[in-house]
Amino acid sequence: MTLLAVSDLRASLGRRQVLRGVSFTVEEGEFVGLIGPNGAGKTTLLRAILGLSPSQGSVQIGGHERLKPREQAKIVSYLPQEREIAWPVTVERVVALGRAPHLPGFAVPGGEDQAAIQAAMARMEIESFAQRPATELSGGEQARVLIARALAQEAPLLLADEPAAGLDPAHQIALMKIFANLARDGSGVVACLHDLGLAARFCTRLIILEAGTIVADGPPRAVLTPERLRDTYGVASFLGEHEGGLIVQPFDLADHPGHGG
Ligand SMILES: Nc1ncnc2c1ncn2[C@@H]1O[C@H](COP(=O)(O)OP(=O)(O)OP(=O)(O)O)[C@@H](O)[C@H]1O
Repeated sequence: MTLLAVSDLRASLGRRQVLRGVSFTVEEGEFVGLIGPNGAGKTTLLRAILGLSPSQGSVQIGGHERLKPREQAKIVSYLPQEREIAWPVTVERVVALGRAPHLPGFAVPGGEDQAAIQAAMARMEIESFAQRPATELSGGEQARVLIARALAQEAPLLLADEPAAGLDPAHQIALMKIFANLARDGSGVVACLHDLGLAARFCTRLIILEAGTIVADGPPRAVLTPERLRDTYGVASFLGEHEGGLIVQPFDLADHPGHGG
């Protein structure tokens, strides 16, 4: 089933045209890495899809063109780029906010909600600080709390803006595996990523956005070529294999002109 269909999406911020006719779909089972240089429009694209940023064109989420916020939040969860938690409430209460779309009015979370909250905290390995004030955690720990909140929402589509930023390597890998497993279980995941190594190993598909336009869309091995990485980022790159997985390491093109495609 198509979870997301974006067609000819255009957006301007100030006088700058940031999205120039972006079209793609996301099916159940896909883990899409949205990559591209700083300022390419990745955050704007996620925000425009969610209706948080003005845009023209068409967006269908779960087959619906325009949904009320609560209904939209049952289908799509969003992990924004900003990770700082400003409220001095416990970690568990922050994660519980992910259940809000499922709770009518002022209803208190029921058994199903509690199960989702506990499962999300277990997945992000934050149970040991469930009762600590979220403001007293490190940046990476706060990031894991906010990812747990998004997971607790149990929406079939997850849009995550640089979810691995601020996480140590073990937690980055664990996070990518969680997203890959969500997709394997039938969800759709779209994540803005700057780490090409993680994108290559875990995503089922990569989309490169460059100056508001999609310049490549396909399986990681088709998209991550030395030529493409040179043109997109101006870097040389080493592409290798390890245990059947793709390894990508960018280099300064001036130092390694032979690896520039
Ligand atoms: N409020 C704003 N007003 C004007 N221009 C903006 C505004 N917000 C972002 N932009 C511009 O829009 C462009 C796209 O920004 P966006 O944050 O979507 O890029 P990005 O691909 O997510 O970048 P990064 O990888 O650095 O997070 C940039 O050139 C940015 O300077």
